[in-house]
Amino acid sequence: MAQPLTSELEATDPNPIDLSANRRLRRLRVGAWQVARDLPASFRYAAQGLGYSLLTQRNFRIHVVTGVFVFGLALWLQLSLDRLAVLVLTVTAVLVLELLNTAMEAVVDLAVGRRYHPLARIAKDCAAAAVLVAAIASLLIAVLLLLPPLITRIGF
Ligand SMILES: Nc1ncnc2c1ncn2[C@@H]1O[C@H](COP(=O)(O)OP(=O)(O)OP(=O)(O)O)[C@@H](O)[C@H]1O
Repeated sequence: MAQPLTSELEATDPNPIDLSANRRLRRLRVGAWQVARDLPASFRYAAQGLGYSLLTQRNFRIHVVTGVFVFGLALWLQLSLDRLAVLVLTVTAVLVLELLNTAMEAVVDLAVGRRYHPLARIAKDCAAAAVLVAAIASLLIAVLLLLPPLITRIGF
């Protein structure tokens, strides 16, 4: 049996998928100043983002140092692999949110510049709050997982 044409499919489907949307979106990306041409270029840009955050964001550096310390302590306490995995996940979540917070700040500054705007304040405050919530949860999880074996190890 012959395959129905796209227009016939769209005519019968009450919620048709816009098959040309992907093509249109790709054309929009041509408007970017530069688009990563290959996988190594994508990694290079990601590394630039990491480097920028490490150099300019004090909070990001604090989270990295804290994460390394927590992971080192967990290894010293010989935590089980699943507990280590939970710690990696929570520390990484904070770092990822800090990176997104930095990206959000840059986009807001790009949009409004040095002008005050209540929506800019809401966007930045909420992005910062997301990092704070994740950091508190991460700290709580680290205490729950590390404190009992630490007490045992130092013999209290
Ligand atoms: N354009 C703006 N309009 C209104 N309020 C703003 C604007 N820019 C910054 N703010 C306010 O100032 C706060 C600090 O903004 P800033 O861009 O310095 O973030 P930051 O201190 O680098 O944040 P973080 O410590 O999370 O990286 C924001 O959370 C927001 O309340």
